[in-house]
Amino acid sequence: MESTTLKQYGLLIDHQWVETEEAMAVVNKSNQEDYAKISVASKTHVDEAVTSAKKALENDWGPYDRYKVLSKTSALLLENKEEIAQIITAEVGKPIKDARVEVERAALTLEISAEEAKRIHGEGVPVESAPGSENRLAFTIKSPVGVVAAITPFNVPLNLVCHKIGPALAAGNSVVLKPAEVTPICSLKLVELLLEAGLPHGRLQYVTGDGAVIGEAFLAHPDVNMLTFTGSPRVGELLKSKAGMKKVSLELGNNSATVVHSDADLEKASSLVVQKSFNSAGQVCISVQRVFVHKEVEAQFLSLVKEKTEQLVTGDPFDDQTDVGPLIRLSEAERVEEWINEALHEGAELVTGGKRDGAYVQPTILKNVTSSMKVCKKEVFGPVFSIETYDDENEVIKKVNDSDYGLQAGLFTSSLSFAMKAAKKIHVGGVIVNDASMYRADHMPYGGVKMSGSGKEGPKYAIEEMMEEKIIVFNL
Ligand SMILES: NC(=O)c1ccc[n+]([C@@H]2O[C@H](COP(=O)([O-])OP(=O)(O)OC[C@H]3O[C@@H](n4cnc5c(N)ncnc54)[C@H](O)[C@@H]3O)[C@@H](O)[C@H]2O)c1
Ligand SMILES: O=C[C@H](O)CS(=O)(=O)O
Repeated sequence: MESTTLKQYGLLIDHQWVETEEAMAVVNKSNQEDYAKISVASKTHVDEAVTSAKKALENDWGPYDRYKVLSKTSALLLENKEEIAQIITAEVGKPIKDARVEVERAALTLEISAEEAKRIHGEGVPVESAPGSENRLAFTIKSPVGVVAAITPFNVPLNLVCHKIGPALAAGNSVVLKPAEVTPICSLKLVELLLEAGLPHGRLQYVTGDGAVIGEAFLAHPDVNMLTFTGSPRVGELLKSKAGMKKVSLELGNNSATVVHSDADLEKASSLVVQKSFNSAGQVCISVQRVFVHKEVEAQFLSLVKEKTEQLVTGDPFDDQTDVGPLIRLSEAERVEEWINEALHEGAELVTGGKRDGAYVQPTILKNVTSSMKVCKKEVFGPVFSIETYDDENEVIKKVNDSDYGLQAGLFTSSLSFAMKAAKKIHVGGVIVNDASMYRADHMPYGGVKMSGSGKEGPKYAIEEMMEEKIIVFNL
């Protein structure tokens, strides 16, 4: 489509949509054609947005009113599910059946946030139990941190925005949101629905454009009280290094491990590993990447995962039958292909897949890998998982922990003692027993350790991080 005929979306600054002269194209990943344009925010735009966000805090907005706006927006998301799912599929390349699920999850995340808005409270503190404090009364109160700057990734462009906006607004903050420039339109639709639901003036600002420019402006502005970032470890580490005294929450990458023990239900394990390695073409932070299989069941497990993988449908993400769509960029698909070939050159063996067609990469399984190969050591963020075998429980725990990351891990076993031993010793933010690493209920605490980040999301937990607690002591 001619760029002159493409619709250009604006920035939301001080409750006004502002179109900039400079624009960025948004590409439909299913056909690599431009399908929309977004405005490009300058530092001045960001400064204006932060000023408006801070001014909005002067107007009271109570918990029940926050509940009503978030709950109404959740309902509006579901009313517009198909339109928004189609947008997600266009801008991410995510199969339509998975995009529909994302809209449902996003609505649930906002509903959970709405409910949590009604449950924010401090606590009584028994200072009187301290000698000399017999006549004192103490309790805490919680207040919003103020202006929350939120930066989000391309792969789950609606629900992960809801995981930031929902808790931030539920806690009484104002938000300046910068979505991924390659998948911004679905979150713009969310912003429109929040305004329709009655979001007060200035409580949400929406800026699009170059991540580095906007990120720099966020960190430089004294009135940004917190930065919440979800994205690559590279950018997360950069932002944290420049954040100074600002609160920072980081949800970063992973090379998720899943263990299949000798006593595992192999039919269940093979189905879930295949489903949760190739969902979204592997572009999920907790997708299965490193599979450790006990040597006694390797042959059977390999046969099962090969068969199930070769049944997957790779193709047009708008087709209801498609399981695996394109990667976000041609360059990413080329990188994944390069890593596969590098592993094969270094001695890995191909079980299935391995080929690329444009931005599409076949679901790929490698075996006889070593932990030093990129497909094991780094975050592939593509439709590839590798299989290593192990002999005993302590060995596999050590292998799982041999990683710079620590977001989530999966473990298939029928042994309660091994499950608990591994759950305690594996150094990650979450261990999923009898499922693969890629499991998340949107109300559970979610976040990693090491290079996977710091801080927890899930509305109840994100709200805690987006508030400040103050103790008040009365000397009666
Ligand atoms: N832990 C989680 O919850 C979680 C969830 C989704 C994705 N991720 C991770 O995100 C990554 C994939 O997403 P991505 O490719 O969008 O990540 P990315 O880091 O390239 O981009 C994420 C966001 O940061 C912005 N950005 C880029 N450079 C920046 C800079 N210098 N300063 C400020 N902002 C900047 C981008 O515009 C985008 O909005 C993977 O590593 C994945 O594991 C983690
Ligand atoms: O990509 C990582 C996401 O956090 C996984 S989920 O979509 O939130 O389950």
